[in-house]
Amino acid sequence: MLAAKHANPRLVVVASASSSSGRLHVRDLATTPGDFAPAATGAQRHHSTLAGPTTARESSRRREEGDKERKVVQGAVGAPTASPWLCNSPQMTRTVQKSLWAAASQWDAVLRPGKVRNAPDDSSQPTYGLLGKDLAMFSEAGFDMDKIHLKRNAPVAQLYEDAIKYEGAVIAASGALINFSGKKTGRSPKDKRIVYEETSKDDWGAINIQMDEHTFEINRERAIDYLNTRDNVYVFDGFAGWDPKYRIKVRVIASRAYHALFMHNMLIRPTAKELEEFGTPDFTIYNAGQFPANRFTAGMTSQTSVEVNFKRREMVILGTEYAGEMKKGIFSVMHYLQPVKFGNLSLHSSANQGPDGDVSLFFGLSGTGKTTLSADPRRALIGDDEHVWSDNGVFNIEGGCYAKCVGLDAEKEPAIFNAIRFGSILENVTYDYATREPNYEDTGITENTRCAYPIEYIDNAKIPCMANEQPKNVIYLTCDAFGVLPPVSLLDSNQAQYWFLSGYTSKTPGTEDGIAEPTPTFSTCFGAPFIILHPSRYASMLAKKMEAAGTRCWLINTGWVGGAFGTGKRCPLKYTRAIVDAVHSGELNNADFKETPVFGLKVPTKIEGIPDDVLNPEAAWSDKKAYQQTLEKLAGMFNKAFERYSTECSPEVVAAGPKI
Ligand SMILES: Nc1ncnc2c1ncn2[C@@H]1O[C@H](COP(=O)(O)OP(=O)(O)OP(=O)(O)O)[C@@H](O)[C@H]1O
Ligand SMILES: O=C([O-])CC(=O)C(=O)O
Ligand SMILES: [Ca+2]
Ligand SMILES: [Mn+2]
Repeated sequence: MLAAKHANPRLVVVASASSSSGRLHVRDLATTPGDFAPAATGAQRHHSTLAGPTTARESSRRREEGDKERKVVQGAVGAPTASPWLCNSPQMTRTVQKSLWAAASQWDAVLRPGKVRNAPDDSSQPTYGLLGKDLAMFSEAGFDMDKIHLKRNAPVAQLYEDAIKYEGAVIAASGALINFSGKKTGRSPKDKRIVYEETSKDDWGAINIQMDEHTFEINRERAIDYLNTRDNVYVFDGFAGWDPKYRIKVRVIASRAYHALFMHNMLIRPTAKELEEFGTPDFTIYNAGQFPANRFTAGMTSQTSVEVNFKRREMVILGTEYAGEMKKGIFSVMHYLQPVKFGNLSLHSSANQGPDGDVSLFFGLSGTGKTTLSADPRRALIGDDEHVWSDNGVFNIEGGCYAKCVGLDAEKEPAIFNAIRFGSILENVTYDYATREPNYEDTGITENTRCAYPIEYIDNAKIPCMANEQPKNVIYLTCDAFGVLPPVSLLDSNQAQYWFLSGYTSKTPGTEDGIAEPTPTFSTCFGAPFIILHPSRYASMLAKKMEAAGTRCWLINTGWVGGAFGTGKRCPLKYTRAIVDAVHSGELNNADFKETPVFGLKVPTKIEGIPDDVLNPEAAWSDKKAYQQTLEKLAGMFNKAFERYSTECSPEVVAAGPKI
């Protein structure tokens, strides 16, 4: 048996080495747990403004919490089901984390006396990984280099350690890190703004929410002031875009280790040499998401603000810790830079490549199946969410994937399931306290549970993530909650433009704030929240590229069949996969097609393995009248949504819409 004494002798941890269970018992010798209390987990943190100087009231609150939590821990070890709710909650995460952290640091002290400093507010950690000239850049930006500890491109293990110590993260059985984003568990498109200034105004896309330069400066300063209150500030320098000709250098500066690890996974990781030669970034994200925006600042409508400034080449995040804002922020930057600076087309799509080199793009709004359907054992994965179509072919913008985890099943989605291991971050996923197995069925925190992992965790990823081939097939994924669109149809060139500009789908719950059930939406270019230019600029580029390459365009409905949401069911994944297989095998090239009424879609009359009543939605509806009414209702919605584009495109494209 080993007994260790903390430098601050209020806690003694007795680790019973002989016990096969390896249990740790925490024996309390005094009352104050404040010394080792990590920052609150997201769920708790949003109640307090910032984890700054500890007030007397705060200490007493922590003391009370600590007392409560210690009791839970003592009762819970070995008997973890005392409260099933607590076992799966972020609160429990924090409780368990606290006790384990305390225990683990005691172990360190025993094994390496005098070498390890235990307290989470340890101020001895060095600023490292930065060269002299980089340090000057930080001082110039307003960082207090005498106070904060910048950790640049810290190793994954250290980001784990810090997330565990300071943020209440835990390690899942598979080795992935489980962390929580607090109050916001999806993106906040209504709080995302683009600064209107001389560089952006010429290309202004009519779809962006504006912010003025002065307000940006105020928020930027607020973010940096907040970061200056932190002991640790994490920096990650990496690339966006796999094609060296078109990539940009991105710097992320964040207060949470979890955010640095997320971007470590989602950007393209530089080699040691590339890092040394990194120099001035092309774009910088200041992520102070733990701290709110001031609602009295001009134009702020909430405490959340995500803002992009093309002139300064900067993005500032306040009041949301949802990590997806950073990845989609860089995507917005690429939606501006790629067309304007390089003449390339940026795409909200996944991409994969068959054994014969043929490339497929899968466009689709959030939740329509880009990640799921691009993970295909027979095809190499180029990327799951953000791509660029250039003259050379297709390249991925990202170095990782951000997969939805709701209902994740090892058998149905093995590639994604197996990518969830050491280095991956599970976001807002609850877990079994006793086994540390993630619970993918639990949507208690959000439906939008996610995992971010480096792309090389997918066995058949194509690295570098690019293909020097023009796409042979483009697949539009739509999730039709009305259940009237066929599961697959072939689009001609005019229809391809019409459906791209319309961007019809249903928003699935969770990915955006405030969406509770599938909600029909027209999200132009299958990604309205991310585009910067006028939608018709992307649409006409796409049409030209598809025509030049002879690309075929398919519409696949991954949404409801046999009735609308509520009566029908989501098209079984195995059927959608069989349809995608039929596109790739060439089976559909030789199929017979029948044109549907109203939408004029060409639907294959037969596909191997797909029941006829799935292929033909009308056959699946028992109430034919209701089917017809629903079809016409949707057609009416299309016509209304397309009005704004009718002057922007040719009469042929307008005529490719539904006829009622
Ligand atoms: N027929 C189907 N086809 C595709 N996905 C389906 C189908 N039925 C159910 N699903 C589920 O729908 C979800 C699709 O999510 P996915 O992560 O693939 O979306 P995405 O397009 O990548 O979205 P995002 O841009 O938000 O990452 C998954 O949870 C998947 O299991
Ligand atoms: O951005 C996110 O949060 C997830 C995603 O890929 C999308 O919504 O398209
Ligand atoms: Ca995805
Ligand atoms: Mn996406």
